[in-house]
Amino acid sequence: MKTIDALLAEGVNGKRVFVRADLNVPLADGTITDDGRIRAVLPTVKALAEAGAKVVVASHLGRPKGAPDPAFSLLPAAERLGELLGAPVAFAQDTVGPAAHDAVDGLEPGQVAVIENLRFNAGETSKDDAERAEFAERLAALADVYVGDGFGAVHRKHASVYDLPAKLPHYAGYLIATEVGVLKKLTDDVKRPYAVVLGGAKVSDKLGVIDHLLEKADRILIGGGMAYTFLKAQGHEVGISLLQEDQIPAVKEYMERAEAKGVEFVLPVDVLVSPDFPDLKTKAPANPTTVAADAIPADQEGLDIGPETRKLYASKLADAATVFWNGPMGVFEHPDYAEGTKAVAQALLDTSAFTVVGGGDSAAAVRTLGFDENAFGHISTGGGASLEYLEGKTLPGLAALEN
Ligand SMILES: Nc1ncnc2c1ncn2[C@@H]1O[C@H](COP(=O)(O)OP(=O)(O)O)[C@@H](O)[C@H]1O
Ligand SMILES: O=C(OP(=O)(O)O)[C@H](O)COP(=O)(O)O
Repeated sequence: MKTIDALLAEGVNGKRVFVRADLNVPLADGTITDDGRIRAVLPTVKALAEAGAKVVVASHLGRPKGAPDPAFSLLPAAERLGELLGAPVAFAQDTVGPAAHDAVDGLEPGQVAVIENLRFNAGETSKDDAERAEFAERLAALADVYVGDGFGAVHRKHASVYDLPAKLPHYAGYLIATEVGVLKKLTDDVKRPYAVVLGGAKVSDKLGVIDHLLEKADRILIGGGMAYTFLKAQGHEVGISLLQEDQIPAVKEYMERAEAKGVEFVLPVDVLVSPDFPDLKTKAPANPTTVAADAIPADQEGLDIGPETRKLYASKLADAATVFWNGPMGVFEHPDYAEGTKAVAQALLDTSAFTVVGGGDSAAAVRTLGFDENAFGHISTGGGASLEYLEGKTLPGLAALEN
């Protein structure tokens, strides 16, 4: 994989360089609540700008449905990028249309433009190779060189991640190089006991990784929205909690295999429930109830792990030598459901283990809940991406940079 250092050595002065970043930052009411993913791509953007490139930054944000949707505009991220760079950043209100071309044509060497959310175009995420290729062709018209630095999205076979690099000279940015360097340590020679904590809300995306973890990890702790599919598979009712019904047979099989292999599966013993999802805007008190994990009322939803589970999980992490954690333990964005995530973060800090926290929201949680990000071994900008990397899967966005 050629890195940006090779590109800088070749010279980029006056060249249009397309940087595929992951600026998929958490927003509340249009305001960025954690800018970690923007800061993570700064070294690449700065180095290119300082070398005189015309830098075109592109990213997705959220999951719009292949058409423009103001709720998912990248404008707030572009503005924050400008603040962090200390220089104005042009923003194009479309992705491959006249506004994008005007913005790029207007760049002087050393200047930066951000184009609108890539997922406003159906071609970006299409499963149809020709449709993706066509969109990639239109993106290619905006640049002379491609730099892949959106680590959080390298597991997606999307036009800007997979198809575009094949059309331009391509290089890996600093973030991708760093992420791969650290995660490699967890695939080569992992120190044991190796504990993995999984939570979050992208349950269908992430359940599959357990298949692989059963071969690797000594202990798997399940929390967040993922826990309820496990509890249901154990025969408990989960009320209106997040549930991946079609995965129940697979989850049962995981639990059986874990037992046979001596891998410890740790599930919540108590949870915080409420009939209502909390108001993340007003943060009005949610008044949750603590119930045993096998006694979730039919009309209620599990929104965090409970106090006994917090203690249990801390004890299961205390003697670990390696911990990988992806996915918050609850709806940490609301203070009434943040204690589970806080307890796991604290448990990681209390061990002498090598700790890796992965995922946009997990990383944001650690920072917004007041933990020092430098106290963890590594904070990865990718959740799904780091999990799939650890699985040993070929990641489309990395393969494209290697070819
Ligand atoms: N029990 C739960 N029910 C619903 N959502 C949850 C629950 N626990 C955690 N979440 C949500 O999961 C989201 C993060 O999930 P995910 O995107 O999978 O993590 P990451 O970005 O770290 O990979 C957070 O917004 C959080 O509110
Ligand atoms: O937030 C992301 O992934 P993550 O939640 O697994 O860290 C990435 O930006 C990828 O987004 P996607 O899962 O909508 O493709």
